[in-house]
Amino acid sequence: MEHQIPPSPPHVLIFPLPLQGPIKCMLKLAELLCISGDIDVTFLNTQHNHRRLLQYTAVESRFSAYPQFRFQTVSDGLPDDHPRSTDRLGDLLKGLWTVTHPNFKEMLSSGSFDRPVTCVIADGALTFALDVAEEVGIPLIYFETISPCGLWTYFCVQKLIDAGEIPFQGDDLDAPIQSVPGMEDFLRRRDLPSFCRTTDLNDPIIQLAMGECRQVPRSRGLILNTFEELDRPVLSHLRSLCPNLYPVGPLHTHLVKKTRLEIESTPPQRASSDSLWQEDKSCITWLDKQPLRSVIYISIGSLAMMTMEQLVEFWHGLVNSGVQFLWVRRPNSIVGEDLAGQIEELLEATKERGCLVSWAPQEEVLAHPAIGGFLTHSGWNSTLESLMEGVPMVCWPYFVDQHVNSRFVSEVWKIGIDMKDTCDRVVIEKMIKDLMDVKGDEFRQSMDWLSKFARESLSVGGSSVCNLNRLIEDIRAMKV
Ligand SMILES: O=c1ccn([C@@H]2O[C@H](COP(=O)(O)OP(=O)(O)O[C@H]3O[C@H](CO)[C@@H](O)[C@H](O)[C@H]3O)[C@@H](O)[C@H]2O)c(=O)[nH]1
Repeated sequence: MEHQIPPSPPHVLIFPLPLQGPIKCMLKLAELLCISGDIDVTFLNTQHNHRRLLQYTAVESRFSAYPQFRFQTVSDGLPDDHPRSTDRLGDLLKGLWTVTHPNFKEMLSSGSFDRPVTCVIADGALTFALDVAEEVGIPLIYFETISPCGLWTYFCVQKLIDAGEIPFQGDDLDAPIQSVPGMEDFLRRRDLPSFCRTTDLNDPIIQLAMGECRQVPRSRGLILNTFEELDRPVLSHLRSLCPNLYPVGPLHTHLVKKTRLEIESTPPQRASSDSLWQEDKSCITWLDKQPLRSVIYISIGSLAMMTMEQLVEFWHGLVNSGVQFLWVRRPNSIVGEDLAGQIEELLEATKERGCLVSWAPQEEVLAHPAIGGFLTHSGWNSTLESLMEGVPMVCWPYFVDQHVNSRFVSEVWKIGIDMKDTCDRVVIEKMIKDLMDVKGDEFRQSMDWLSKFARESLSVGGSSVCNLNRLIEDIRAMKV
């Protein structure tokens, strides 16, 4: 009698851009794929980030619940003590293209994974991943963890150049933009992705964004961290170029079924932490002592930086507003240390009013009843996390998609105030007071409405769940 060899399960290789936001989203997706039961998953992290994840999170024990899951690492080409800060992002990009790219190619073509890879899910910015996957004949799906509204403006960069709208002629940043379909009524020059402010169209970041837009439509599909009801018009524009979209978000809110072992061995937790920095939980104890909606949370995410002068303006604005604050001052996030003395004086004078940490458990913070507002850099993950917890925002975007996101927050979704291109203590004071005392309720109402749609999209039969199920089915069908 002939023995049938059981078919091997589909095996997805997940390859994030080695940055906090993308890693967090893709780990969540990895977990959801593992839960589907019959898909093997390998998560390809850079060695540097993997070491940090192991150091600061319980990711290893969390994923030990899934026997079909593996971590694998690859070099990012930089020495371990390199700061990998935003002002040195060029080094990271160079390392990715000159070292990670050939290593990835070697890994995929020589079969260095313990099971054959049947599908690659890579970050949209890793443009080389599609060429490699095509060469070795493995289907690839891209995942753009930036906002869909930001991504749509990336897709329109060539159109903006052809229409003469970029590089900007003259210095009026309030001039309206006409070459981004669907955004003609509210988009100004200052709301375009930060790289559009360049006068040199050969700038590596604008070239990277344009390269991304050439590659993404050639892939098998595009995963987005949003839900249909939030981004319907933008998604319909994106579908004209990438017909196979999977809007599966907001990813951080998807329920993960816990195994019994996990439930028994860990106290109930709101969110799984996938931080690349040590979370300082003392801020939660501090928040527990503050009145309802009395605190503004300030964080500029994992990449944005500010100068000492800007920090001083923020501090004065905050203190003058009289609002209690929880401020994340991430290591390596300040440019120029010459005003350090002034900061220490300010700190001393205001320590009764605020709590300062170097990295916070952000999802837990935003869910805390004492939080009444969020002064944010408008990274896409922070925006979704704030929206889902009903926390209105003052937006101070730093770069890439954040300039578009903050415009959508204020003009389209009406859930916050856009403070881009301003860093003046008087304006900061006014915006914080407006957010906390005047407009907060109105913004919270819009957010209630949007987060209700989000929860529906994540329930049985909801759009994000259906899109996730379709993604899982498509991955199963790619089995070789
Ligand atoms: O003290 C902190 C600060 C942040 N976070 C988390 O870090 C993530 C930060 O992500 P995001 O808000 O998207 O900001 P960036 O880290 O700046 O993200 C990059 O990647 C995003 C897409 O993934 C883009 O939208 C951004 O523009 C880009 O800068 C969020 O999940 C936060 O919850 C913490 O846990 N603790």
